Amino acid sequence: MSRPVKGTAAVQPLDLAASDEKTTVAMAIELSHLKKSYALKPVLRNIDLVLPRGQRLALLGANGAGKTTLLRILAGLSKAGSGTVFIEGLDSRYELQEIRRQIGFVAHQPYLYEELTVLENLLFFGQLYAVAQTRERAMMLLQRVGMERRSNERIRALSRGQVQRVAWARALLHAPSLLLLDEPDTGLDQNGNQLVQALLDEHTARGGSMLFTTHNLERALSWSDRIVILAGGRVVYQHETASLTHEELVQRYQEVVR
Ligand SMILES: Nc1ncnc2c1ncn2[C@@H]1O[C@H](COP(=O)(O)OP(=O)(O)OP(=O)(O)O)[C@@H](O)[C@H]1O
Repeated sequence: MSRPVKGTAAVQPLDLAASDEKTTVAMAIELSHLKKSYALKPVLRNIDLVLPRGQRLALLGANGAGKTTLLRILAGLSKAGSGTVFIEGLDSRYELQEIRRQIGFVAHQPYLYEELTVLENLLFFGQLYAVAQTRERAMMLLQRVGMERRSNERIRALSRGQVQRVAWARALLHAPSLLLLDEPDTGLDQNGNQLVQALLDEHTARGGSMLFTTHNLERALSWSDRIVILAGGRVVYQHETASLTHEELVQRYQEVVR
């Protein structure tokens, strides 16, 4: 199969001769006409969405709006029904393996093996992503998330919050450029929340991008550059965070989410 021409997510050289043409911004995510149904029931209906590199996007919406479905498609864990998905300029139809190397996913499910120890899990994922000096990097990240003393314990012996911390270490192991976070603010204690905040600050300081879901409107405002609301599987609202007050967001949310 011939490799298709990449979408506009690819970095375009600046062509001064064609300066009146639209300049293409490098995109971490570029979705076009994305649709997804489960057993004929439409869950995502014609989603168009872009996330420029280095930016943070908060995805809001009521229970069942389609947020997790969208994240799973972006992470390459579920297939789009139709439409196109480009991650870092890579086409999900043809370059899924490369896309997975770009993404760190923290979800409700930890994607860890219960019967393996904390360290064994990280070494396994490190091998999968061909991470250099995996053991050193794994131990460094376990220390970062406060789990280095539990490195030889099996996942099934850990509390939910501890598992979540290991899931963060797993998601960051291969230094992904794009973080996809499904309700990252649930299940963590006060220290855990501060840790997540610090990890996200470090990620964005390195130029990384992120898309996260939350039901907490204040968290959406404080963590994002742009806010998108999904309802009935459609993007019904989007706005730059900097020019949005909490009151305005609450009002818009109530208007578009029923
Ligand atoms: N594997 C599946 N099979 C069938 N239907 C599914 C499946 N996964 C999700 N759905 C349906 O798709 C719709 C969207 O679900 P999704 O989990 O994406 O919503 P969400 O916005 O993440 O909700 P929440 O805020 O509750 O996490 C729901 O109606 C759900 O029942």
